[in-house]
Amino acid sequence: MNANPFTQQFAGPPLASLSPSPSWLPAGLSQLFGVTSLLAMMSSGNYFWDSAKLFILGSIIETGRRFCKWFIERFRFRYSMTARFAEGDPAYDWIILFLTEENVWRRSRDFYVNSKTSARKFGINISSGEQHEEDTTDYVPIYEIPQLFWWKGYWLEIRREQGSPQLSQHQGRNMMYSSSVMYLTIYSLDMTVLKSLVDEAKRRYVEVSKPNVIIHSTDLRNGGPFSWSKVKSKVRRPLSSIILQEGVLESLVEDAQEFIDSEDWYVEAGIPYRRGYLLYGPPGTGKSSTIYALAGELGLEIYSLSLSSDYIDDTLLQTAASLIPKRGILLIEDIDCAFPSREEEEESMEKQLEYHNPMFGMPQPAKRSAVTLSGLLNIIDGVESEEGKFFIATTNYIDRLDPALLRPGRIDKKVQYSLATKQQASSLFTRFFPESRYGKSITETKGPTTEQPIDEKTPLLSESSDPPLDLPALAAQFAEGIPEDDFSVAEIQGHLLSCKTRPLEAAQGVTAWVAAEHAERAARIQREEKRKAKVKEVKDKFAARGGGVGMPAFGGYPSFGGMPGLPPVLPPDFSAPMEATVEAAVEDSKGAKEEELPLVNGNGKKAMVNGNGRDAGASDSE
Ligand SMILES: Nc1ncnc2c1ncn2[C@@H]1O[C@H](COP(=O)(O)OP(=O)(O)OP(=O)(O)O)[C@@H](O)[C@H]1O
Repeated sequence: MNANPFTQQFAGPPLASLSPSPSWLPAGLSQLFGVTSLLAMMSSGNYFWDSAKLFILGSIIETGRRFCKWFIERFRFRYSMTARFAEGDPAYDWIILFLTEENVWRRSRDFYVNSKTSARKFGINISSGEQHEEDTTDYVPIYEIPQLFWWKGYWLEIRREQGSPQLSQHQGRNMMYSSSVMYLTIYSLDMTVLKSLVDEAKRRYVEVSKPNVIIHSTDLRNGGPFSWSKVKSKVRRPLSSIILQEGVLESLVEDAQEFIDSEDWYVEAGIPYRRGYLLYGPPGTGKSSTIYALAGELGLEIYSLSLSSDYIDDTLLQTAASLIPKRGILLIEDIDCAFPSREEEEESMEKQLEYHNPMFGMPQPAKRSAVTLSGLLNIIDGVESEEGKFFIATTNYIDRLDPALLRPGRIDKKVQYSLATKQQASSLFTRFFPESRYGKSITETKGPTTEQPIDEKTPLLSESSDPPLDLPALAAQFAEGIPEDDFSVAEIQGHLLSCKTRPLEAAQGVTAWVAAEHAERAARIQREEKRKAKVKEVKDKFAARGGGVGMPAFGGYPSFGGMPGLPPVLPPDFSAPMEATVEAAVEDSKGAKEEELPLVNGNGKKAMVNGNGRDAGASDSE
């Protein structure tokens, strides 16, 4: 049968003859003996058998490895549970803080080193393993290496996975994103271990965060699904530092506290459990400061969105709202920037119709943001807003807001902020120069004496006076110099900051400061009027040259260059809004550059100026 010499050469002896297993051995062991004899046969130096030996050894090792893996997985599956914490979820921050405090990463050899910023990070101190407030650097362990640790009688394992970069499409743009996930494996089947660990992590987080207000925001410039990925902490501001007219702040805090305490009442009455506030008034009057102080007082976290960001649309807004936990504040600052009011929309449509060229399709309503009014109303009304959440919006221009947004149920409380009264000016002065520091201590700070060494913490006043300063009188003098309802608190604060250790100078210099501010405003108004006059002049010239914009000719087309009725030969930028075209022409015609507008108010923010030279609302601005 074995006629082939090659097979004869490599066939070797018959297997049966190589199996010396005694008949009294059990079948399994006989087989083992078979394997042994096979190995013995392989050691004969034959090339084929050497290869077979390696193959079999490899197979045995691989089988063993797979078996171990299977066994570990089975063990994990049967005797452990794994919780997943996704970046962007508040629980992710809790668990990171917990791990840092537990010193789980002490064996870590890889760190991100960040200079300390207000961005929320839980770094460790390399030298002692503890967190030091005064450190200027954060050492944040790179969590990718799995770590096993012991906690309250249980073995736990933690590992983080950085998701691979993925491509996502948002508003027609391709974006890359990646986010990380933390896996916590607990070697126990007792679910309460997981719960008590998460509760403990949250409790520690709240404790650590107490002196701060936590502000969540988002940065979707890199794409990916929405998450509140940016977390900052701001030092908590005491309510007493907010200077408003009497009772305003107290009533807001009382209302918010009552809301928090009356969940059952809302449920029983079948009223959606949410509360909406609108804070409105001129810039720099304390709207944002109030919100931060309120959040700090009630221990609430802020989730802040800017609707003017081009990446926020209705869908993202909905997701953002749904990711805010109970008792969170959804804060939308300058809500008027999101979209024009219905009147503005109509006005813009009318304007476009007036200047309309059919070549460019139907006119579209003015649009400032990808968020629509109905989208926003849905968020305020929707299911997402019924979990004890606050919705707080601020605006400088309440008149620009759609009445639908302001109706009770959506906005439950409107708080008006005004320019400073004399009373507020006086209180601000007293806050800057408290009696405790600047009153009686003035004589003490003239210089060290042998009997009374200077406490290092006592501020050294640059003004010395004999007799000591009468601070209440200075506060009254200061308030007297500030015209009622003319400056924002931020503007007054700007003046006080310029002489923050010199109360006398602050009070005596107030009249000069007010005069300088008024002169500055008058100059600004003049510049603005000049600019408007130039715009008008160019507009008129443009119309006189036969631009004919706004004068539809025969056939419905505006006339250009005396060719009525024919589809016009358009100037290259006709499709641009008329105002922009004219503004560009003015810029060209200006030659010498004028100062930039829009205007900037005392606190460095953009402001509009009305006839009195004050920051003003929509009706005052153009
Ligand atoms: N009523 C106030 N009490 C105490 N500080 C104030 C008050 N108003 C303004 N400030 C101070 O002025 C600065 C700006 O205030 P804030 O940002 O709260 O004003 P705002 O009304 O929110 O302004 P905007 O409308 O421009 O956002 C802050 O430094 C704040 O401390």
